[in-house]
Amino acid sequence: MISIKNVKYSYETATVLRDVSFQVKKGEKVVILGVNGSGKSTLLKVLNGLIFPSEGEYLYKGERITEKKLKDKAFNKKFRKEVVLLFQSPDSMLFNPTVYDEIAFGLRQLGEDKKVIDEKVRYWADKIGIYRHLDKPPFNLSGGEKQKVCLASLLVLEPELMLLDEPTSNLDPRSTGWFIDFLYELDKTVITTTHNLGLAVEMGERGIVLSENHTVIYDGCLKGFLKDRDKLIEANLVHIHKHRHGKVEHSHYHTHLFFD
Ligand SMILES: Nc1ncnc2c1ncn2[C@@H]1O[C@H](COP(=O)(O)OP(=O)(O)OP(=O)(O)O)[C@@H](O)[C@H]1O
Repeated sequence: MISIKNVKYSYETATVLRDVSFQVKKGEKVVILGVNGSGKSTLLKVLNGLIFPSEGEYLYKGERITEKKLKDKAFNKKFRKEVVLLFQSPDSMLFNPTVYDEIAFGLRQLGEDKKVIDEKVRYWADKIGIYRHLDKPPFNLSGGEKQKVCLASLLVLEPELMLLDEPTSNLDPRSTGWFIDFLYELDKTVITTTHNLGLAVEMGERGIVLSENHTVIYDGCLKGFLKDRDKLIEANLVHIHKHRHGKVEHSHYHTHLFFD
């Protein structure tokens, strides 16, 4: 479904993706891991066709995604319906007067029939557990509720590829558990970013790990990565902790198994 070949991306001041290559098959659930600033969000923006590689290429279903290609109205409409991105911060996605309008927005843009829109909005609001908020302004909701509204506004499009940027960062433990179960049952291709090793294994079997140098240093079974001390150190996803046992002080590596 996706093929990324030798992709480089640079902002004005720095290169944040270097020689990134991988493929994703339809139906796979892939987790992109890396410390803050390693380039995870940038990679998702490339996959969503919001920014374009300065070198290398990105193919979606065999089509090269370029600025020019996305200017083709028919292709743009198909691509925007099939490939959706959940932003890290829900506030940057919410701008409609009510939750209902927020969820309906994408379908209205696509020119769907009013009755179909109403059925789909109510179905997804119910499934995601935000039905009671439909008439409220999104900015009055909590961070986790906002995140769920964003999720519903993407799911209503019935996309094929979901790109989720730190989807649990605003969720409490109960909602995080709900999200993990939801993701497990979701019959779609999903690429999720996180720097949380504990949650990563719950969100997919395959991990692609970005180093601080913005290159892919691991692509494979996530459980295998978590057992690979050298790779964990290279990715900076472990830290050295000092301990005192009586009068003896020693230090060793710990993984960052913090929960959001
Ligand atoms: N619009 C921008 N202009 C310039 N630099 C940017 C821009 N967006 C991101 N960067 C820089 O690119 C690097 C990678 O950012 P990115 O957001 O992709 O990392 P990340 O791995 O998602 O980080 P985090 O875990 O903190 O979300 C960072 O150093 C960041 O400061």
